[in-house]
Amino acid sequence: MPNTQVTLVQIDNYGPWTVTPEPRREVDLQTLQSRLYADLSQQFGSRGGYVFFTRFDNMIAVTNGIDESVHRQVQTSIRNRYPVTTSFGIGVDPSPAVALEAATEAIQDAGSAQDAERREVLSGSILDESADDDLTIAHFDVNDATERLTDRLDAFATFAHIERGYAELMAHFYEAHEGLAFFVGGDNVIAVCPDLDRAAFEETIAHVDEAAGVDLKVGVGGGATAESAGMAAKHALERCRENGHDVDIDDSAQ
Ligand SMILES: Nc1nc2c(ncn2[C@@H]2O[C@H](COP(=O)(O)OP(=O)(O)OP(=O)(O)O)[C@@H](O)[C@H]2O)c(=O)[nH]1
Repeated sequence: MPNTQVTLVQIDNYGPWTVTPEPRREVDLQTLQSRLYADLSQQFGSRGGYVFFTRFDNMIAVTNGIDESVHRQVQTSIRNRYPVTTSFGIGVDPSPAVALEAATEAIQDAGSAQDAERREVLSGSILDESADDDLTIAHFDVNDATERLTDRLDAFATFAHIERGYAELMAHFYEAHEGLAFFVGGDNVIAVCPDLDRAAFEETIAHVDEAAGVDLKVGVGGGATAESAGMAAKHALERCRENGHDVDIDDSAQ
């Protein structure tokens, strides 16, 4: 039975900071945001977590197996090295969408993202125990993106096509299946899933093809951490490539 632990990361009072005492150079903001993302990815990643950059000022992490003291250490490390601080809200639920709602409420209850007094919130609930079937991760990939898109269309047309597919996938997977899907680069989307059967993945792929004309395949894996479920999903995706299947569900996710 899936049980996803989601951490919402929010940069404290970031909006006002970007324009105080006057608007800061965009290039500096872009550098800060991408370095902060890389840093969080490394810190949570070294403990089996995945971080998705989403809007950069808000990031969403899958943190099964990572306890409160590690979250606090990460906050301290960021405070010591960056001109900004971060708040973390943590939620747990079989449905990733509901876990994220709980994580969001934990932060929102402590004050606004633009409240100068609200700093380094660490609030919400942590999974008591981990089990191998806690997490299901799906790794979606566009079929033959290199041959059909990258090597044929200009880079912007390819980007727009991939983004259209991603937008459809993200919205549909959330609304129809309570899963959270994130673009991770190239033609890849990684999704955190509730308990779904094969038909749900087939239906999702058919929907994105119909709505955006983007042809996907997906590998699905399970595990106690994002790292282990995500790696099983990557192997399942490789089997799709070998066998020509659209959906491969690893035994770890059954
Ligand atoms: N983040 C991430 N990006 C990947 C991964 N695998 C491939 N990519 C990216 O996706 C791009 C396309 O690679 P593939 O998906 O292997 O190529 P393809 O042409 O779509 O071929 P098939 O997937 O075999 O249909 C690469 O240039 C990378 O940018 C992955 O596991 N994670």
